[in-house]
Amino acid sequence: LCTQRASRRSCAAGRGQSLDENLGHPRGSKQPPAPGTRSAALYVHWPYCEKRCNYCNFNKYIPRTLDEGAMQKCLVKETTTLLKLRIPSEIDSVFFGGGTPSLASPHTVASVLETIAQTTHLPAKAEVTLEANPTSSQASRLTAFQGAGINRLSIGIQSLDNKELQLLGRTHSVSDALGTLEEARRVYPGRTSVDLMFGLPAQQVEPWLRQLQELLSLCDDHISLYQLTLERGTLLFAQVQQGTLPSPDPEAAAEMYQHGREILREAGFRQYEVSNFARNEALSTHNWTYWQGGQYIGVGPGAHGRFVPRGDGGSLREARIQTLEPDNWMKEVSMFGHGTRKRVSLSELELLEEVLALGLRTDTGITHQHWLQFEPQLSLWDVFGKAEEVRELQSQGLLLLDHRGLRCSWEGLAVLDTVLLRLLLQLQNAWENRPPPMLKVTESGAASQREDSR
Ligand SMILES: C[S@@+](CC[C@H](N)C(=O)[O-])C[C@H]1O[C@@H](n2cnc3c(N)ncnc32)[C@H](O)[C@@H]1O
Ligand SMILES: C[S@@+](CC[C@H](N)C(=O)[O-])C[C@H]1O[C@@H](n2cnc3c(N)ncnc32)[C@H](O)[C@@H]1O
Ligand code: SF4
Repeated sequence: LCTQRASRRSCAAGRGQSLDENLGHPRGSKQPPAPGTRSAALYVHWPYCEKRCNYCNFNKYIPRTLDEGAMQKCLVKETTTLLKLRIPSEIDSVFFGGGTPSLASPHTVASVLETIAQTTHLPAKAEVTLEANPTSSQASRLTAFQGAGINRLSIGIQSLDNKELQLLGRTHSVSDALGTLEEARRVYPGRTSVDLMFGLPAQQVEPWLRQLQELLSLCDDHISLYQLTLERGTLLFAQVQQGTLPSPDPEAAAEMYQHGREILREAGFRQYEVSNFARNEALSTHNWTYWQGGQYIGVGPGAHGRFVPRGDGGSLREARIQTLEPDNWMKEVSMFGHGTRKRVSLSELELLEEVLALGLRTDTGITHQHWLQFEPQLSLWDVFGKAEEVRELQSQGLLLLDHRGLRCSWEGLAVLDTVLLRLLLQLQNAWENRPPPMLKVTESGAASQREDSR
């Protein structure tokens, strides 16, 4: 599971291709949907970009030609197929990610949202996010996306330094970024998020902190801070390998993260997850569902999903990945109605490991009530209450286990990976030594061990 430094970005869902990779990825003071209810989140992947950024290994393609009509039809078709498999009572959030979904036409976005609304219930209050890359001519498009049903915008600003934007291979300038942010705040007030990267080669702490301060004076109520991960196969990785660029300094990155989160805290932002900060309760519900181990459906090339497919009559949660390459995915969707490439049923322990690894990324951690929805017979006290490791982490001020549940302290969140490694071992240990499960006789007379909280 999660082996990266805590400050690294938490959206691993779309980057890697392994089902084992840690998913990481919440709005409103209202409690987000509890897993085990029949609602779900839905992610839609738009796989195309204008240009490849020098650091990015997400599932994205630079098309020579693009038949958007065919892509739209396939997105609609797969949405229908997968929704019929899961039949959630409602979809409480939708996230259009990528790639660069702001390159899609508002009509495509609208048709997917209409399909969801026709197949199941899409409440008017549902969070519907679109990721947007800054451009110089965004104004009318942002309004058109709102007309299509988008009510939250996440802008990939990445840096407020033109030299750094160049190093990253971004197509936008600082003035494009600021113009897009200003326009987005006009169209999506209180619901505009910005991504800022740190830990770049040769980046210095003080100038980056000044960028963050500048962004703070201009931004809305949500900021994501992502530490650069040097990904094999990217231009930046090669440049660092060849010595044409210096290796990012991990100490400087740790300092940026630590000072950055302090600055944000002083400005009234709640760090609700390792990389995510919100004020005025503008947490993203969609990402919160990921971190709470909720069910979500993934539509589009390379999209990930985690849900119990009721159509199969089973009760196990499946991890699913759709075919990565867009043309192949489209062929499969045309033939079979969906492009699911891989389905793996999660064992009970694997699901608990995910609940632990993802839940601890958040400031509220894992409450007792939440844990019991997944594992009624082995409480957090049973697993961690007597563990020497946990006592040690508590005495170091990194972890808390109390009447509320299990969570990292402010200091612990910054070193989550070290904490997590030890807790995962403890969970595995407790699982192997658990008492035999009590069987429950269902109405039909069959013995089962759990309700569908998975
Ligand atoms: C890096 S996060 C950025 C979130 C943003 N900071 C916000 O607050 O909304 C979003 C990215 O994660 C990836 N992603 C999220 N959920 C996914 C899923 N279910 N399947 C595949 N990729 C996913 C996509 O590449 C998407 O562009
Ligand atoms: C996959 S992108 C999709 C949205 C949009 N195309 C953009 O670039 O903002 C989502 C976020 O992941 C970040 N990201 C991609 N590769 C990364 C890396 N190697 N290290 C850190 N963040 C990365 C992007 O910078 C962006 O903020
Ligand atoms: S625009 Fe976003 S998804 Fe596309 S290559 Fe750049 S970082 Fe990756």
